[in-house]
Amino acid sequence: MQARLHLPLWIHAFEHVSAALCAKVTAALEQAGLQPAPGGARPSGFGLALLDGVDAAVLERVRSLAAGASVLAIAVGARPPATADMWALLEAGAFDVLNWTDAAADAARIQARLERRDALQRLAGSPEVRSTLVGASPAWRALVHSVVEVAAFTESPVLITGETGTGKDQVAQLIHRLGGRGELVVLDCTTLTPELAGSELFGHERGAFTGAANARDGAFALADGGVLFLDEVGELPLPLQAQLLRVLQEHTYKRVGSNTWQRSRFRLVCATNRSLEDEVANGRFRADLYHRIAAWRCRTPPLRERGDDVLPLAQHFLALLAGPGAACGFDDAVREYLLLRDYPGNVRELRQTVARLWYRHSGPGPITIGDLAPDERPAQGAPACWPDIRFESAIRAAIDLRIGLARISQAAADIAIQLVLEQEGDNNQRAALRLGVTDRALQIRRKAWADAH
Ligand SMILES: Nc1ncnc2c1ncn2[C@@H]1O[C@H](COP(=O)(O)OP(=O)(O)OP(=O)(O)O)[C@@H](O)[C@H]1O
Repeated sequence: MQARLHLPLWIHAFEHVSAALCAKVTAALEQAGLQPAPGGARPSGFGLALLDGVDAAVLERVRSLAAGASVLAIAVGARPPATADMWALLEAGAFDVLNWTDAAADAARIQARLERRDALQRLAGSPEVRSTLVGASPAWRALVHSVVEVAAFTESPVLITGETGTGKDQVAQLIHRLGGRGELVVLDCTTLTPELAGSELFGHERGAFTGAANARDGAFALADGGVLFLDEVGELPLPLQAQLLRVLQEHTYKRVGSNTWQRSRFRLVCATNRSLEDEVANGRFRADLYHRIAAWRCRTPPLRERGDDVLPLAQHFLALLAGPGAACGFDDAVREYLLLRDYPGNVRELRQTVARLWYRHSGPGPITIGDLAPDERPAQGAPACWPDIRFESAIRAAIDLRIGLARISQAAADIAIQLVLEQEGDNNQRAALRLGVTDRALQIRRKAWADAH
């Protein structure tokens, strides 16, 4: 078979995997056109983890391999791993788990998985995607991956959920562009009343009602061959939900004032900041419609869950304002301000904050705190907002590394003690006072810490 895949592919064989078996797998992969090499200490690219049995050490190693690479776990033992072990491998970062049974077929399966993964990653990393959905935090990367997958590789309806200003509209537009099909027709469901909706959705014939001087196409006709984006779908009145369901099931509809069935094929993308599951439970949203529109779900995380993205997003918005080639940034104090403040309006609020800074700014050089409007400056002497977005971000990083609560609490306390002791010149009494603990309690804690290290 001709080589189709030019991936930096490595193989990591765990202890219990014999050299003979490893050679057999390698030969079969080469036969299929892949060119595997042994994995280095910190592998990147794509890798196969050959394993026979799953235990804590194997999971730990898979976790470290998957930190910098896309890892496919290949179970080469006589018996496939238990289901729980397969889930654990996914949890540890493997993107799939396959059993090695018959060389020729297995090599083809591995190749197909790697090709799909490679195509996905290329698209997710393409300039078009990166400039539309800016951000590199783990939560954001997971979303982008999911969006790219559904847009480029499926025709599935998509439901985008998330708080206001988190980028749902942005995601819908990207799904349309990556899908490469027809028009994007956007309907804001908050503006659809039962009286207006018939004409908006289905269109009407001339003279269908008073004022219908001309025939008009509705959203279903306009979206034929393209994408229909129903924004704020959670606001759709119940009678309209019933009508929409019928069109989704039959792909046919009638214009108002017409007896002729029209056909329309479109991809449906919906967005809402409501919990549609709660709406269904409360009888405000039809369960059958929910299951139709939510075949694939994406959640745009709020900015507080992606603190690492605040500065890259701010820089992105600034570059859009400053224009191509303009070198403009934020000085340290402004960066700190941007990181510490709250964003109830999420990315939209961050964008507006950057715009206000930019409009007040003049001349060359970075944006400085004087560019902040007086009513936006943090009140001096006022207690800082804590825990802030940076604290949350640090804790999230620990959680992502699967560090437990005890270690997180312990580390936070240890770091606080070290910092205060440094500031108080190692004076135990003064440090204890500042930390709100007794002198004795701090001494005991320091002794325990010294014994442990
Ligand atoms: N990841 C992102 N990268 C770049 N711009 C973003 C991103 N997320 C949001 N934005 C920008 O933030 C603003 C709000 O985004 P958008 O309108 O997509 O949010 P939304 O979730 O649809 O909000 P709403 O629910 O209020 O309609 C837009 O100006 C958009 O360009």
